[in-house]
Amino acid sequence: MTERSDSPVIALTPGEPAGIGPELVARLACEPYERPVRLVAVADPHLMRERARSIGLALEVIELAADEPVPALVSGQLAVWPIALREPSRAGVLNPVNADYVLETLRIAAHACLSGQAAAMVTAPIHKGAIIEAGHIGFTGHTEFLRDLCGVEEVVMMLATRLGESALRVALATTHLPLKEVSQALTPALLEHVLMLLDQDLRRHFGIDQPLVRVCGLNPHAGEAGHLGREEIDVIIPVLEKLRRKGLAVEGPLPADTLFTPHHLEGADAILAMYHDQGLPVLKHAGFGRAANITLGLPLIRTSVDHGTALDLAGTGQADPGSLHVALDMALEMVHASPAR
Ligand SMILES: NC(=O)C1=CN([C@@H]2O[C@H](COP(=O)(O)OP(=O)(O)OC[C@H]3O[C@@H](n4cnc5c(N)ncnc54)[C@H](O)[C@@H]3O)[C@@H](O)[C@H]2O)C=CC1
Ligand SMILES: NCC(=O)COP(=O)(O)O
Repeated sequence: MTERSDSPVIALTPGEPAGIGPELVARLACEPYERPVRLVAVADPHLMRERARSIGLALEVIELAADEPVPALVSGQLAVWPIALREPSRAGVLNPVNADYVLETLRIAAHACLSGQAAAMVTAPIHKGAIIEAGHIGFTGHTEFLRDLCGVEEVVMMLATRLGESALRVALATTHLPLKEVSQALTPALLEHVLMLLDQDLRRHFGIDQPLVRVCGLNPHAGEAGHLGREEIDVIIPVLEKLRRKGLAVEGPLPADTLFTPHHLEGADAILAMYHDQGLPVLKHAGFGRAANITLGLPLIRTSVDHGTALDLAGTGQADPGSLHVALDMALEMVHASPAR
């Protein structure tokens, strides 16, 4: 890890304590990383030491006071803003009692970004089910949690990976909701908002001057002229026409089954999928373990891994840290591309 006292501070949240997040964060701190950065994990220091030890890492955890500057450290050291687990955690065994700990780490990291103490936050996976079982009914993920914490109306989930020489970016019009609710959720207002945010943040955080976004239809063959569904005619086409009049480069709706072929991807800065499992299987097929999840529309920079808590691998040392590296790379690129606040 290359750290300099003037390098950006990145707040890391290890996520679900029973999952692979804590050990991946420990590995990140111990593996060589060339870009200048100062990492600080928002976590239980005992958990971080114990998970590092369990996978054979000699990690030195340095506990910081809340107002103490994040120091420049070397490989094998990790600065931590300490938060206590509610109960000790065993790798692979969920305990909903620790859900409030998980949410507290997210709040602290987000507030550090909002106050300028950190330049960005990078999140390891949380377990949505455990958080809901703890009583946070309706909890659907970091994306919506950070939307509410930051008081913004809408955010956009986008995952990105490398595809040969170019980037494959897949954004979602809807995120974590049952499939049968997707059609109703896809209102003209939502779609317009999502496309405006996507356009805005591709410019703001990725330095793309005139982003070209290709938009999937919802139905097979993009509705087959209304014979296989009307959402294209009633919602998607009118919104795209309106946005083109405003100067946005948006194309579609295109049949989703062929939109992800090389010919159709060429030249597109992002693809907008209508729902989670229309876009993400393609992205993960192309780059699982080498992709990052980015929340657009927030007043802070947040990236995350492309995978979940992998309870089956927790504590084994076999989880692939690749996506966490990509999420960190992506956060730093966004910090450098973004206008100073
Ligand atoms: N950013 C986040 O907070 C995310 C959280 N989740 C949550 O994770 C929980 C479990 O979700 P699942 O659908 O089971 O997905 P999962 O990604 O945890 O596991 C799916 C499969 O991929 C493997 N896998 C996952 N990460 C891996 C890694 N780094 N290296 C090697 N293999 C890996 C697992 O062993 C498993 O076989 C759910 O509660 C879900 O909501 C899922 C995706 C993202
Ligand atoms: N499939 C992506 C995912 O579940 C991540 O959600 P979030 O916790 O980043 O909102």
